[in-house]
Amino acid sequence: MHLTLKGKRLVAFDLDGTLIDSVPDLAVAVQKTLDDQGLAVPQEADVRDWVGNGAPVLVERALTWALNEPPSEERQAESYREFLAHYAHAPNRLTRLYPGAAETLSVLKEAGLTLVLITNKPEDFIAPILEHFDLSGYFDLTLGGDSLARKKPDPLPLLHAAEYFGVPTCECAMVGDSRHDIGAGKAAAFTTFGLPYGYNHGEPISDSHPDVLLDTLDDLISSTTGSSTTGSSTTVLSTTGTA
Ligand SMILES: O=C(O)COP(=O)(O)O
Ligand SMILES: [Mg+2]
Repeated sequence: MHLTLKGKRLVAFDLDGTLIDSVPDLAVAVQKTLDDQGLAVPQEADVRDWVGNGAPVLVERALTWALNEPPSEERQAESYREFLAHYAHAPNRLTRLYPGAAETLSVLKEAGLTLVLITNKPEDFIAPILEHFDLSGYFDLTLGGDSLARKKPDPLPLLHAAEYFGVPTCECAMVGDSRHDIGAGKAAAFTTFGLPYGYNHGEPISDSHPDVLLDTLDDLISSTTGSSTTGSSTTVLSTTGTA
């Protein structure tokens, strides 16, 4: 069975681990936060497995790892403030755009799709990062982990986006690297596209059973070049309905 973006009018993208490899800068901010307190400092690989539920949970996981027990409320709050300051200082120093990200967004935008960014990252970081990578113009709406009352894997941000643009959820897709994206997508009745290279707490994204398992972002647009399948994975796009 072969699913595509055909018939879709709105595509929601995750950010961290999907469009950008942001863990190197997140790890530095986490490391500085713990180091400032004289605590053990984790490796970047540890941080990679802690990303996904938003920045407060990332800091809590790091503190729990370093302290061997959950942090007090005060320590958590203070550490979170420190983390935000460190990350705000350098959110783009080591972060890289994944191959094909800008091209894919450009092709989908050109095809007339509504593009939405739905990340669990705090909202304040979205604009500086998108501007840095010259991606701001592609998105009709951006939502962070603290933009609404609940974040992914809750379907709320996805349903909000669908309703905001008046698009039925069966005409919406969610593209992401983690079980939170796929879970939110399924709960919102979006078609889900899973990417294998990001951050998913060390689990393969196939365990989350996305509707479509992609190899890379390029797979989303490969059918526009004429070939409709790429080995085991699936390809996408015809928003014109003529594919
Ligand atoms: O900030 C996180 O925990 C993850 O962010 P994401 O939703 O863009 O992957
Ligand atoms: Mg992600």
